Amino acid sequence: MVHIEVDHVGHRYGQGPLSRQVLDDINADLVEQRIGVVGHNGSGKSTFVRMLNALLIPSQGRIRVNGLDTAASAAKVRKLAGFLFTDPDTQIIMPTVAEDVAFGLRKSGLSKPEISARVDELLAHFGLSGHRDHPAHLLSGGQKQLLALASVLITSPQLIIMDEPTTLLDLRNAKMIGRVIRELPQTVVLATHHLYLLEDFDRVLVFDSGHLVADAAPAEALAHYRKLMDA
Ligand SMILES: Nc1ncnc2c1ncn2[C@@H]1O[C@H](COP(=O)(O)OP(=O)(O)OP(=O)(O)O)[C@@H](O)[C@H]1O
Repeated sequence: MVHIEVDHVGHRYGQGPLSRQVLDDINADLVEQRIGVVGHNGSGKSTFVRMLNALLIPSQGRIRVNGLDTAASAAKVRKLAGFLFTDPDTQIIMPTVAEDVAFGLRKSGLSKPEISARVDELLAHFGLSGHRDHPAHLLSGGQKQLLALASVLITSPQLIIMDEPTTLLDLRNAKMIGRVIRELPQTVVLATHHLYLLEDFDRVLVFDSGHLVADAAPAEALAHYRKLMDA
């Protein structure tokens, strides 16, 4: 189980007169397996989730993941927390599908056959075995997102943070990624505008203009969010 402590966290982008406070006094103690993050465009979701694996260090307050302060122990936090971006093209870095999945294990000390076996296992799990030696850029949008997820999972992170991973996908692929997310044994933090993905989550955080305005089970939190959007 992963424990995320969010303690009086705020964030300001930039300095001087053009700087902007985009998150303000966020507090949460997160131990659930599936945590959703919703909010209007620009409400601070991406800023918040990027802080959970130390991609971004809060300018106020602190975040601890399993007791590790993201500011003081960024490298250790990134080892235990994988991050899936909205656009898989920004995440796919190697020419072929298998090479891309293997990339995360290049410094693992595992032998080539061991890495290859692990890659094959993940590709089979995500239905990508037939594309093993194909150029990664030729995959469909949904397949690319699955590849990006496989490339994150290869290092067995305990926590997977996803920033709108279904936004660029059609409904079929978005639902498929939703199914895959549901089956992940890891702790998942998912920021999304696709609210149906969160219906069976354990907890949902609602952001509004940089404030955490609701923090509850999905039915209550999503009802709060829908009301905000109607106002
Ligand atoms: N690097 C940056 N420099 C300056 N301002 C930024 C930067 N990144 C984000 N912002 C601003 O911070 C605010 C929050 O942005 P953020 O991306 O966290 O929101 P979001 O809820 O994820 O939005 P969306 O749903 O549109 O992805 C926005 O006003 C945005 O313009």
